[in-house]
Amino acid sequence: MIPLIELCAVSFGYRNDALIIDQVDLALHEKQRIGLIGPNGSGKTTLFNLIMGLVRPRCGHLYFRGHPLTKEKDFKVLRQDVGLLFQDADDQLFSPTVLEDIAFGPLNLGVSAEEARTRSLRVLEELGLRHLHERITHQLSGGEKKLVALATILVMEPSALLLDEPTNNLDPPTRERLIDILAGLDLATIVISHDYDFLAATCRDTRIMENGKVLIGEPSSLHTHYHIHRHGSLPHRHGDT
Ligand SMILES: Nc1ncnc2c1ncn2[C@@H]1O[C@H](COP(=O)(O)OP(=O)(O)OP(=O)(O)O)[C@@H](O)[C@H]1O
Repeated sequence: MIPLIELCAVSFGYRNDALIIDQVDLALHEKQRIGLIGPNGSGKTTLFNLIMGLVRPRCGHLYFRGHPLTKEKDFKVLRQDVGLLFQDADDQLFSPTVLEDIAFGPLNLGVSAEEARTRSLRVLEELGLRHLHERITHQLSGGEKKLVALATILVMEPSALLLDEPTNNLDPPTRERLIDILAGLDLATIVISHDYDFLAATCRDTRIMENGKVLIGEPSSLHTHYHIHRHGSLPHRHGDT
């Protein structure tokens, strides 16, 4: 089956700097959910930026539904169908109210104001956020912003999601709600997270990003935790020193 998104031997480095992404192969199939974990600065967000066409590879090839992604117009097609949840929700939200923020995407596609409102309220309802629809966006809490940012993506009915640190700013009950929300979505998804337990709860495939490479993870033995021993905040296996 042709993957939804495919990277073949993709390499990237900023300007003349060393490679951050080094000959990476990665395929995301319909309905597949991949978790991506790795140290700070290992290139996880950069990988999303490459997929979205926000930066271009030094070499290698990207494909969307089997079509090569080379020109801006190719990435425009991808961006209409792939939703990127930014690490910082403030980068995603710019309208005065929550409802306006969510309706912005559909309105931009030419949907009528009434239909955009109906769709936006439906997504808010599905995410349990209906009560926020008249709120001033920039006054929301960090966790509320994160879920509203997710709503701005889901209202576009994408085929795939790229979620960059979706549990940042979420308290435990909201994090649990996000796990339930993702379980209810049948979408191809790549989730970047340092929260291994979240990845284990939401993704069957886990990959580790390290030294510019994307390696296959071993979800059963790999995990993170803090303040216990010196590998605590990095993915590791017990048996490591
Ligand atoms: N615009 C830029 N110009 C130069 N270097 C950059 C730029 N953006 C990111 N970098 C560098 O690229 C490397 C990879 O950054 P990236 O944000 O992809 O890492 P990450 O794995 O997502 O990190 P984190 O877990 O901290 O979010 C880092 O060393 C970062 O400083």
